[in-house]
This record gives sequence, C-alpha cells and structure tokens, in this order.
Amino acid sequence: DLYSSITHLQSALYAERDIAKEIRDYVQSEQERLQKLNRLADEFESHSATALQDPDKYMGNPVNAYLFVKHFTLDWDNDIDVIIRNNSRQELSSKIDEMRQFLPTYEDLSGSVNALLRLQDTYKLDTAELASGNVGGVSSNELSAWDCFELGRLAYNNEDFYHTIMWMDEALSKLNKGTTDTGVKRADILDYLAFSLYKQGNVRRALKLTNEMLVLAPDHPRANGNKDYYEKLLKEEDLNTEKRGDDGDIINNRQLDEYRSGKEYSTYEALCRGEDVKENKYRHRLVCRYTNKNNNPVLILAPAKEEQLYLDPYVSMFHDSIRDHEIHLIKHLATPKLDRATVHNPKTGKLETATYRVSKSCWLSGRDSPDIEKINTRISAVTGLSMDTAEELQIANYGIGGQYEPHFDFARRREPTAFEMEVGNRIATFMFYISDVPAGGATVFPYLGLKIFPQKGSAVFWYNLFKNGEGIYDTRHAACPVLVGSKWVSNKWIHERGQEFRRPCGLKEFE
Ligand SMILES: O=C(O)CCC(=O)C(=O)O
Ligand SMILES: [Fe+2]
Repeated sequence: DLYSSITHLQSALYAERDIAKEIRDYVQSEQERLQKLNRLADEFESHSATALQDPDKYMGNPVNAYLFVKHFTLDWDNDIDVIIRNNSRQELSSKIDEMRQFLPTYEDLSGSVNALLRLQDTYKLDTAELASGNVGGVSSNELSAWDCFELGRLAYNNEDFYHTIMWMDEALSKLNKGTTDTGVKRADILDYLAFSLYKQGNVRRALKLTNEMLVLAPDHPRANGNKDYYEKLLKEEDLNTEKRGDDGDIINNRQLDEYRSGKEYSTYEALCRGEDVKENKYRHRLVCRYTNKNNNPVLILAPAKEEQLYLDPYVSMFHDSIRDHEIHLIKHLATPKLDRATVHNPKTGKLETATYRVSKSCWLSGRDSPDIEKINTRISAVTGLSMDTAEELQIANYGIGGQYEPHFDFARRREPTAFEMEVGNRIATFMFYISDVPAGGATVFPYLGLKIFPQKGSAVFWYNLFKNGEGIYDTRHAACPVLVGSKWVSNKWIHERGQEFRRPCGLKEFE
C-alpha cells in the first residue's frame, strides 16, 4: 500500500472536466445540426407541396427533373447526408472511450471500499457517523441509503459479513428516515442483511428479518426456503442448548479484536488512534534545543530546532527543516503528470492532441535539481552524519487508507544481500513530512509507544543500528492508514560506510 496514490484519482478529475467539455461541444454541434435538419424539412415540404399540385406538369419540365434528381444524388452525398448522419455522436463516444483510461475502474471501486472498511476498523469509526459525512471529525459528502447498500454489497462479495451487516443496517436506517431514495428497495437490503446475520451466527435476527421481507415480497423463493431453514436451526438450538437470553447480537468489537491476531497489531492501531499505550521512560529527560553538530556553517544563522522524542533508541524530530519551495519542487518532480501532446494518429493519418500520463521517478538526487543537493547538505549538518553513502531521496505518497505495516528500516542477518552492500546497512533514517495530514497517517513505534503526527516541514530522525552494528529492534515502526487527505513523506536512508569518524564503531552497543 506504500504507493496507493491519490494522484491517480486526481488525474481522473481532469478527465471528468474534459468529458464535460466534450459533451458541451457535442450538444452545441447537435443543436446546429438539428437546426439544419429543420431547414431541410422546410425545403422538402415546400418543394413537394409545389410540385404535387401538378406532378405531371412539374416533372415534365426537364430542368425541374434534372434539379430534382440532382438533389437526391449529388447534393445528397455532398451536403444532406452529412446533416442527417450523426457523426459527432460517434466522435463523442470515441473521445469518451479514449479518456476511460484516466477514469476510475471497478478495481478502484473495490480498492476504495477496502480502504474505507479498514479505516473504519483501525480508527473505530461509527457507521452512522461515517454515513452522515463525519470522517473522524472531518466532514465529507453524505452517503445515501443506496450508497450504503452498495458498500455493504461489495463487502458481501468479499464474504466480509461483519461489514455487510454494519452497512446494510445503515442502509435500512437511512431508508427508515425517509430519504427520497429510489435506488434501493427495502426487501433487497433485508435479503443481504438476513443472510449475513445467519452467516455470523445470529439466526434469530436473520429469521426476524426474513419474515419482514416476506411481508414485502411474499413470493421471494429464497426467502421462503431460508425461513424454513432458520426455523429448523432455532428449534434444534432450543432443544440442545440453553437460551442466550437476548436476541443474540454477538457481533461486537471483541470478535473483531480476536479476528485481528497479534498484540503488535493492536498496539499499532491504538497508537494510530492517538491512544497512550506506554509511559515514555525518558519523558523527564527529553529536551527541545537548537542543534548544530560540528558547528556546521550551514546552521550558524539558522540552527536546527530539535525536539527529542526518545533517548534509547534515539528518536528526535527536527522542526521547520525543509522549505515550502523545496517541498513544492519535490512534489512537482515526483507527481505523475497528465501531459497533452500533438501526435500522429496512425488510424486517421492525422495529427491529433492526445492526453498522456507521464510518470516521474519517485527517487530524486542532486542530478534532478541543485535544491535536492542542498537538502542533503542540510541533513548532514543536522545529523552530523556523512551523506556520501546516503541513498537518493525517496518520495512516497499515501492516499486514503494508505499505510505501511510495522517493519525495520535496517537489514537483518537473514537478508544476506543487504549485508553484501558495499555501503553497509542503514545506520539511520531521516524522514521529512512534506504534507500535513488532516486525520490519520501518524508514524508509530509500537515498542516505544511513540506516535508522531505529520507536520509539514518537520522531519523525524532515528538511528537503526547500535554502535557495534547490531540492529536496534525497538525501532520497529509503521505508517498508520491515512484517514483524510494525502500524506507525503520523503525518506533519506543513511548507510554505515562513510560514518567511520562521525559515529565510530564500537564493540558494544554504545561504546
Ligand atoms: O510514512 C511513514 O510515516 C513511515 C514510512 C516508513 O517507515 C518507511 O518508508 O520506511
Ligand atoms: Fe520505515
């Protein structure tokens, strides 16, 4: 999901605008064509009316006969046919077909639904709140009963009955509130809802809803069969087990938690929601300070504003460490572009304007711009580390739901290729936030209990390796799913080689 990019959907917005223009042009030319057709009908009417007064006399005139015949042969092919035929409609639909490549697909639809459902779980978002257009405090468009129904249906197709129930319930309640929705019928919602409830073990409510459905659609074949089946199941249950005592809504968060195995994942999700999961051991010793390692001249006028976040392992944040114009440049260099170009179309043999998606590299170096080189110099000044073995600046853009699950930035012993690298392992990570994120998208360290919410222009820095070269496993970290907005980060990985004098190796972890 690292690159689940929002820029793709943004390109679709341009395509939407262009399609609107094509439709307007089409309507305009159609209106002109219809006017011409009207005039043509007028001409035909008056001509035939005159001629039919005395057809023998009229056609007996050779000039009249010639003009009449010419009208339906030469004139027809040259002018009239063009007016009658609707070429522009063909043209419109082929232009729209051409633009389809930029428009969202069914794959995007299921991607966006999966993202939404995942966010709903991670951030414990209430279905009704979400449907009313409140995404964790940020407002969005409201969902209609039909929108909720389709969301539930997509979950159902993935056999995700848990979410099907939530969204079908919401579709029902929207319908009950009497929104003027024609897209979905109550019986259809009940159909999906009842079956999903049965699948999740809630036979009692499944039966109740199936009975309700049979009132609306008495001849529904599946519902009649299901009703008998559910009744049989419940009778057996009554005979074999004690009563549960309620109407058995056993779908709750506890079930979901059990489904999500592993404590790390739940710590990760709790941190993402902004919960405090651990006391920071170093809280009383952390400082905010101006740093200038090695009295680097780059920083004498504007020392780096450092905020320590953790001491062992060392994690800190550098505020205002990249300028707006640099951020602008980085995004510009890294964004896939829609370019218009005039090209030769082999089908028509003409020069035509076409729209292309031009993909730019997500890795930037000093070769791309001298400003990127300046950024390197600054990272070196701030961290005191050499940039000789730093990788190119890596740009990542996370769209809605985009996340990066817990991982290490250094290579483990069992990944031999990384150890064969001449530049060594990744000794440290320096990561810029180059956007704000309205909701979600924190960087979290589950073992340290650290949660860092992106601030445009700030950077996070940490060491991945002890002085003896061993990996610091406590640096395991993750990027939380983006709830609202688009998150941009830019990573600089710094390697061991070249740091011999700046951060000398030791035999132990710290000496
Ligand atoms: O985007 C983030 O917050 C973390 C990214 C990260 O850990 C990585 O790219 O290695
Ligand atoms: Fe990372």
